Order: sequence, then structure tokens, then C-alpha cells
Amino acid sequence: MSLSEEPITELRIATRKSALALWQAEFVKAKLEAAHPQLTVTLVPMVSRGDQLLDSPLAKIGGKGLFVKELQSALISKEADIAVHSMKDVPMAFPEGLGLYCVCEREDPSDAFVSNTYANLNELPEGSIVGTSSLRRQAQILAQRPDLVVNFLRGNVNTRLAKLDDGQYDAIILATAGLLRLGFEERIRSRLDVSISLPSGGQGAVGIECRSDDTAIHELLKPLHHPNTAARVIAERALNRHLNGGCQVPIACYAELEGDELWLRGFVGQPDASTLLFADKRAHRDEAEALGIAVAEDLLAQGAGEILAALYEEETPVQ
Ligand SMILES: NCc1[nH]cc(CCC(=O)O)c1CC(=O)O
Repeated sequence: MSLSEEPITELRIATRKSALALWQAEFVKAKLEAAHPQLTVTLVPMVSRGDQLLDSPLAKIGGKGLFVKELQSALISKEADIAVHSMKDVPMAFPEGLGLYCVCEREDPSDAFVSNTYANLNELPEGSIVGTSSLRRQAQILAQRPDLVVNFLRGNVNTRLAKLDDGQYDAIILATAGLLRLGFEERIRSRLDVSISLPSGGQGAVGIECRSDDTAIHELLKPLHHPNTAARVIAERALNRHLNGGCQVPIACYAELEGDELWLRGFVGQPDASTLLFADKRAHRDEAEALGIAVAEDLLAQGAGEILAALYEEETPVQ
């Protein structure tokens, strides 16, 4: 910000209305107001097309993009100044004039095992029904336990827990981060080790999108930026981008930092676990993008492209 410019005193956050989205927006609001005493942050809640379709099979059409499109429109039309996203739901490319300018510190990236009866995956009796609508989780669970039945489970976190409590499933798998944020820690019976269920790229991290020319806002966001999380998420997103990974594809990737070295693991599998491809590589944190591409290339060399292409063909064409 140049000296002649007035400091920003008001900032509007575009957010979805789901409990998790509102929690994340409130979290960013609190952090921003703590870092900048002159600043008042307000939430601009919007209903996204994805939310309207959440419980219908149509949620598949358009994939993750549906959840963020309305928020991006609000930024472009200047109805809001920033949008807060779960990084795993943010498409790989941003519209002209918008970009990701902040990645907050990552929460636990793991998947959680939630059940009213059983303590973990191994305890489930043969033939038990596990709920998830993620092909990534399905493939990895069936890889561990081919005898289980995986059934679709849609809806936001509260809806999914209610469906478990209805007795429709013996266990369900949800992101640990979402459960922790919404105060459902006691529902977590166990956390799946990342080597058992490799997370989705960006899982557990919250990112902030804003207009590319709002440099004064970029400055405001700096205290919330967590460079270690950002390096990991950049590597994961580069892998997803190189594999053209959307919502309904069984791709997993997870980067860890060991000193200045990134260790990125990637996975692509058939939803029925008949093929499971893994790759991993290490690189300096400054090479995060190239690392993501290299691990993606390794997976492609093993045949990931054929698996993903076949799955895309099955999908209803996007309008
Ligand atoms: N797919 C929906 C979604 N998007 C973000 C989270 C919460 C965890 C996170 O911030 O990554 C969830 C819930 C879930 O997958 O169980």
C-alpha cells in the first residue's frame, strides 16, 4: 500500500451458507480483525448452485466448480472482496482477474472413521456398509477391506452424520478437519493414517481468493498466510492439475515438509480397487510445482490416464 492510500477499514467475505463454510469465514474474519485493529469484516452469505443440488445426484454435474462459481462472481462484480474456500474444493484454474492470495495453516488433513458401533476400519464385520461419495475414499477403503460394501453418501457434514445415525450405514468416512471445525471431535472414532487413506489435494487447508489487482487486500491477508502449508498445497494442486483431476475422480495426493524438502505422495485407483497406482518423489520446497507434475507423470506412466479417461467417459456431460 502506498503512503497516500487510506487504510482499508471494511472488508466483505463471500461465503457459502453451509455450517462449515460459515465457520471458515468466521475464522478468517476473526484472524483478520485481530491482525488489523482498524478493520471491520462482514460476511456476505450466498447460496451456491452446488448447495442447491447437494442432495441430488446432479451434484456430480459440474463437480467442485459449482461451489465456488457464485463466490467468484461476487468478487468480480465487487459484491464482496474476498472468498474463503476449502482448498480441496477449489478448481485448479481461476477466472481472469482472480487468484489465490493466501493459504492458512492446515488443520489435520486425514480422513476420519465415524461409527456408532465400531472403533475402526478393521473392526467392521464382513459385508458392513460404509458411506462415502468420494471415489478416492472408496478405492482406498476397498483396497484395505475388499469385503466391505461402499454406498453413496451425500450432503453436508451434518446431513451425513444424521444419515449415519438413521442406521443407513455401519460407518462413514469424513474429513477430520471438517468434523473438528464443527465441534464434532467426539464423533471421530479413529483417524485413518494417510498411508491407508491418502487425502484429497488441499484437504484440511483453507484458502483465500481475491481480485488480482487489489494489492492493498493482498497486504492485509499476509499475516494469515502460512508458507509451509502453501508449499504443500501448491505441490498437491500441481499434481491434480496435471492429471486434470475433478471432483468425481479417485485421485489422492499429500505433501509433507521435512525441513526444506517436500515429500509428495500420489494415488490413482479404480473405484473398485482393482487397480491401485502409487507414486512418490521428493524435492526442495521451491520446486513444489515441478514436484507435483513429476509425481503426476509417474502415475500417468503407470496407466493413470487410462483409468481417469474411462471414468470421465462414464460421467454425464457438463452443461
Ligand atoms: N467434500 C466436501 C468438503 N470440503 C471440505 C471439507 C472439510 C475438510 C477440508 O477442509 O478439507 C469437506 C467435508 C468432507 O470431505 O468430509
